Amino acid sequence: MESSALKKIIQGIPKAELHLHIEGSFEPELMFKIAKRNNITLAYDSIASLKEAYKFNNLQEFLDLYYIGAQVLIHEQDFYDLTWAYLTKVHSQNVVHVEVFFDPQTHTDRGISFDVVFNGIFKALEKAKEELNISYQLIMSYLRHLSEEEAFKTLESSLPYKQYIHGVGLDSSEMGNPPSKFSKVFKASADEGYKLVAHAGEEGPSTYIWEALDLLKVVRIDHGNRCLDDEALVERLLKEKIALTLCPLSNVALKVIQKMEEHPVAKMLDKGLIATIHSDDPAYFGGYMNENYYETAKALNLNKSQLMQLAINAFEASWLSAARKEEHINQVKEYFSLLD
Ligand SMILES: Nc1ncnc2[nH]cnc12
Ligand SMILES: [Zn+2]
Repeated sequence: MESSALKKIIQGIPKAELHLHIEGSFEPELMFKIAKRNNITLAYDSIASLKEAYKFNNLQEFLDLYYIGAQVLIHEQDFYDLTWAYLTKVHSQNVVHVEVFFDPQTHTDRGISFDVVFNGIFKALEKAKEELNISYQLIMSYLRHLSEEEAFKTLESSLPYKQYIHGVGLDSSEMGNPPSKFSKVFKASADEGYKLVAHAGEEGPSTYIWEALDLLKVVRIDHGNRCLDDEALVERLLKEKIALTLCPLSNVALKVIQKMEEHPVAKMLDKGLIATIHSDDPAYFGGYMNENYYETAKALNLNKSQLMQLAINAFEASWLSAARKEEHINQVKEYFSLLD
């Protein structure tokens, strides 16, 4: 398919984003603006030199910069501006539902209170619901390089807001921090009514995906690229209809795969897995939802029916009500039926 035709099709698809770290949507321009008003001097003297640093060999190299960038966020207004910038951007890409991660510990560990972080993000999400017609769910992620005890403290801090936080996740440095390290806090989170997801099998092995399912009891796997290494695991994911929230541009940027042509998403769709596409940390990895769809479709030569399946899968895997899922899935089907 010709590039401009493909881009036009992707733009028009009603989309759901289920794997997005709000701190990873912090564009350098906004980072400099907020740093200035908070009297913080960044280690980079220009937006261009900061962007120049966005070259990573692995997840950890990215995380080191991501945590430094997040230090600029101090006030509720900063978290609000960050979230609003993301929401207006994805609105322009016809994203109609988002499930957004935030990392409380990245902020509380440097003295920012949970309520400052939560309120800024929450107010922007509510405004987007009203004004942009974007529905949302909010997911609090535990940082896996920290201890389970610290995750318990975060769970405790979240309780006054639990009616507004829909799920918990697990992110940060995967290797050496297996899901099993967080079994108890995930159980406690489920007892509080949170839905459960976890990053697994991004850099880590397929055994981490098994652990996320068996020990954490997650309902979705974030990334899960490595599942194809293990046939029994694929069977399990199929049987239990566990979706994988894949992030192709992230995978290339972090060298989880060497080039987009090697991305497993097409093979996953062939096997009937609920594979979905998202942006992860769009400000760092070169694109939001449309760019992820486009680069993947181009490299793997995806056809219209595969694109439609990806969009449907995301609504299917979302935490929307059954009625809202059906509504969006019908919109996707109708959109594709009208394409020539
Ligand atoms: N891709 C990713 N993997 C693990 N932790 C993250 N935090 C932000 N982005 C992440
Ligand atoms: Zn992620």
